[in-house]
Amino acid sequence: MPVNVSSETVKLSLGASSVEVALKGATVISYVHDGRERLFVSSKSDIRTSDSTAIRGGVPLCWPVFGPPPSDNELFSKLKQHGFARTSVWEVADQQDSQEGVKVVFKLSPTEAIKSVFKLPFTLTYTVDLRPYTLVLTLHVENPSSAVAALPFQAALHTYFRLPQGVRPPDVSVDGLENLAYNDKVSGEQKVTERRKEVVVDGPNGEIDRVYFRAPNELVMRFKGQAETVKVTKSGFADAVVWNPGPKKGSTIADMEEGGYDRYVCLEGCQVEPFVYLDPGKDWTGTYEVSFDQ
Ligand SMILES: O=P(O)(O)OC[C@H]1O[C@H](O)[C@H](O)[C@@H](O)[C@@H]1O
Repeated sequence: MPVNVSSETVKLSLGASSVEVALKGATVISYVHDGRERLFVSSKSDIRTSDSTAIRGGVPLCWPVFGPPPSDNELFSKLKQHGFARTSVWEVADQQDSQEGVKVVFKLSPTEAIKSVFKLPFTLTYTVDLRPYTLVLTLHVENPSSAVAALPFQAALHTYFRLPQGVRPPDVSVDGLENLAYNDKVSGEQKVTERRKEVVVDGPNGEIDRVYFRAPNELVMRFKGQAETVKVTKSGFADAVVWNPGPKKGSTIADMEEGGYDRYVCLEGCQVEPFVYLDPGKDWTGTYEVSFDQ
C-alpha cells in the first residue's frame, strides 16, 4: 500500500522514496530519497499526539505566526513562538495514488483548544505530494466566507535538511540570496543588503538566523567538496530563512540531540513580511518543492 495511516503517523511510499508525516503538526518527519534520509529530526523529539511540544526537526509548519508573536496585536497575544499549527493534531482528509505520485491531504480547523488562543475562523489544508524525484508540500489557507473579519497570518515550512555524511557547517552554503534585504536575528540588524553570491552557513559562534525578503523562487544549498545539491523551489512564500544555531546556542536547546546542530541546516520557505490579510471567502496558497542534483 503506498499510504499507511497509523494512530500517530502517515507513511507514503513510492519506489525507493518514502515520506513519514506525524499527525502532530502534520510535521514531515522523514523523507527518504534515493535510499537516503534527507531530513534531520532530533532523537529527543516526541512525535506523539499526546505530547504538546513541537517536533525538533523535519518540516514543522509555522502558522499563523513565524517566530515570536507580534506584541502589538491582541489577536496573537496568546500564541507561542511559530503558532499552534505545528503542535495541533491534524486530520487526514484525503489520499490519492496516481501515475504522478502519492498524495495525502491533511486538514486543520479550529478546535476548542485553538479557539482558546486564536479567535478567528480558518481552514488549513496541507498536501504532502511524493513524486518520483521530488517532494511537493502545499499549504492552502482559507478564510471562510461566513467570517466577519480579514484573517492575518505569517507562514513557514521550517525544513531541517540533514547534511550529507561528513559535512557540517560552515561547509554549507545557500545560493540565490544575493542583493536581497535581510533581517539578521543574531545581530539584530534589519534590512541589510546581502552582498554574497553564496551565503555560508556561519556567524558569531557558528550561529546564523536570517530572514531574506522577496527571495527568488529557486534556492540551492551546496556542500563544500561535493557535487550533490539540494534545490528548493517555492511559490507563494515570498521570503526565505536560513537558520543554524551553531554549537554554543545549539547545545542549550533542550530537545536537541547531542551535537545535532552540526547535522542540519534549515532553509525555510516563509511568508514573514508583510502579514497576509485574507478577506472572508478568500484563500492563499504556498508551495515548497524539494529536489536533489548529483
Ligand atoms: O526553537 P523553535 O521555536 O523551533 O525555533 C527555531 C528557529 O526557528 C526559526 O528558524 C527562527 O528564525 C529562529 O529564530 C528560531 O530559533
